[in-house]
Amino acid sequence: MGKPNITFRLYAITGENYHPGRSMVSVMEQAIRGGADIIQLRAKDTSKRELLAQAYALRELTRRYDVPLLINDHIDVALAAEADGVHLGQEDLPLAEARRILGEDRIIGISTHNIAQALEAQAGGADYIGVGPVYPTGTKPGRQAVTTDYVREAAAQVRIPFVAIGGITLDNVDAVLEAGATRICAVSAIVGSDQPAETARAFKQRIRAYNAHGASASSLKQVLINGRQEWTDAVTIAGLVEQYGLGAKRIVVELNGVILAREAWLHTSVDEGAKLELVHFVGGG
Ligand SMILES: Cc1ncc(COP(=O)(O)OP(=O)(O)O)c(N)n1
Ligand SMILES: Cc1nc(C(=O)O)sc1CCOP(=O)(O)O
Ligand SMILES: [Mg+2]
Repeated sequence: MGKPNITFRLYAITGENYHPGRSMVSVMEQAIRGGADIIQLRAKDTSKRELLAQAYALRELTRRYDVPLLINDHIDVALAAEADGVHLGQEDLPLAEARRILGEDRIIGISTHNIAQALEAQAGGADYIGVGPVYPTGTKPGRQAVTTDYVREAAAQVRIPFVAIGGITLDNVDAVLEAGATRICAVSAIVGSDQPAETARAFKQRIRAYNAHGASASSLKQVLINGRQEWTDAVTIAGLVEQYGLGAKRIVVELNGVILAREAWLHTSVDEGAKLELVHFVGGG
């Protein structure tokens, strides 16, 4: 099977209380369409039966969009629903036990609230860690904020992917990115938004702007890649293929409906609104 790709940037977590009258699947679909590239099912007051039903529904959705699905807290539900992994906190099942049950092919994320916990999770083989709560948040009331100081520490010392979480909104995300986060996670700001896709898109744009090392937001272009809206600062098709880690792979690039010869990638610009299909051939032959 092999571990799913976890090169995520925007992590959206479910929070049904934040969108009364709208279905979880439709809200999460909008988040994905806006650019959320990993999803977590988190429902603290739901029966296990109901959680499993939700996991099946999100499993179908995330497979359709080729986005990893993680289950908060419940390893058994993750296994039953064939999710890509779990997220565990400091009071959940320990990482070593979880790894023994889940094996190497599933993702395990661990919440951390200080650098000692972060380094312990890293040494224990976590695939990523959560760093938070950066700001006070109604989603986890009563938890003391770790502030952007801990984000700065994590950026300096942690060598596995870390995602900043907790009270992050479009109004404060720049400070979190400035502190060194390259991945952002949100519940209320995305699923509580009237327009989850637009909000996710705006988060993704800010993340990409900071990740592009010196690229200003104005150098970003919005393009459609395999049916998904993405932001890129790539100048050429060759650069864009590299950005997606596909440079060495056997792929075909279709640009605005026309197949582009590999020799032309270096000389073809990526323009705002470009429609791309990146088709990756798997297997030998
Ligand atoms: C990405 C991410 N980070 C942190 C958490 C919090 O996990 P935990 O501390 O176990 O708290 P609960 O979510 O279980 O209330 C998370 N779920 N996801
Ligand atoms: C679930 C969770 N875990 C946190 C941690 O720091 O471990 S903060 C948090 C809540 C995130 O929700 P919102 O984006 O609505 O603040
Ligand atoms: Mg937990």
